[in-house]
Amino acid sequence: MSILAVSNLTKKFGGLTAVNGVDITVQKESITAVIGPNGAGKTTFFNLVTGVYQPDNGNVQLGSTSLVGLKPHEISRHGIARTFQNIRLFSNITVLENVMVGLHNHLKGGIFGTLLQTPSVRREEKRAKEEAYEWLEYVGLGSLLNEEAKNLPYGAQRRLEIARALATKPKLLLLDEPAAGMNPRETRELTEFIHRMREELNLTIVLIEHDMKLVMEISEQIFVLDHGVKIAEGKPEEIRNNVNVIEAYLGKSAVTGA
Ligand SMILES: Nc1ncnc2c1ncn2[C@@H]1O[C@H](COP(=O)(O)OP(=O)(O)OP(=O)(O)O)[C@@H](O)[C@H]1O
Repeated sequence: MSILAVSNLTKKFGGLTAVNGVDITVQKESITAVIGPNGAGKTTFFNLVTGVYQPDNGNVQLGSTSLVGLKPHEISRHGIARTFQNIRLFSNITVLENVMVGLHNHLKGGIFGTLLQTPSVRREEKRAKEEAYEWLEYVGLGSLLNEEAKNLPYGAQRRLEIARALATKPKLLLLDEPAAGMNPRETRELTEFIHRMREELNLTIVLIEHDMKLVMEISEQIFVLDHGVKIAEGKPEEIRNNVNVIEAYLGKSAVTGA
């Protein structure tokens, strides 16, 4: 069963068509990768799915809901969360507060309730704090909750971003280059962690990633973009052996991960 269906998705920036008539279907509780060279349109694709940009054409469907025209916070409420290629944390507040900020969008009291600190808002905040802590434990950062985010090592900052995303209880998690800047050990741990999240949280995960070893190991389905166009889709072994992908774009060593 599919959870995300993107059809004829198109986004232009002036004369450049960054995403060009792309069709992508993501199966529920699968791990899917979107790959492609620099500038292929991968992040723009995420930005279209999450409402950062509106498409010039096409549709993005989450289950039975069309997301076109919705704002990012509305899409977040529908169950999509993401992390960013360049980590986006609030560096001068604590690890716990970073997750709390992510949760605020989902609290019923809203900003006025928070300012007025009504009893129900205080209860909600307390619960949110507990939940934030639970998610930090889940990603292995429970002992660092009072650290300022900027003091965390790189791999931990990426985990914090994931905790913040998970705290919104998504059905679909989009990870933009989660292994970027990680050493081989951190990448291996990340691979295991992505599997764990899918199994334990019944999550659907879509990742953009340049680390082909990780992509080939983890993905059930891979979509390949080049100059905004989808040039291939299939299982890792199909992508590995796809002539278009090998010759026109990735190069043999890149697809084999050698
Ligand atoms: N806001 C924008 N305004 C103008 N051009 C943009 C904008 N965002 C992206 N682009 C352009 O769209 C194209 C696709 O960019 P995008 O960031 O989606 O590629 P990508 O596949 O994610 O690349 P990378 O692997 O380098 O992150 C690029 O040519 C980029 O310069």
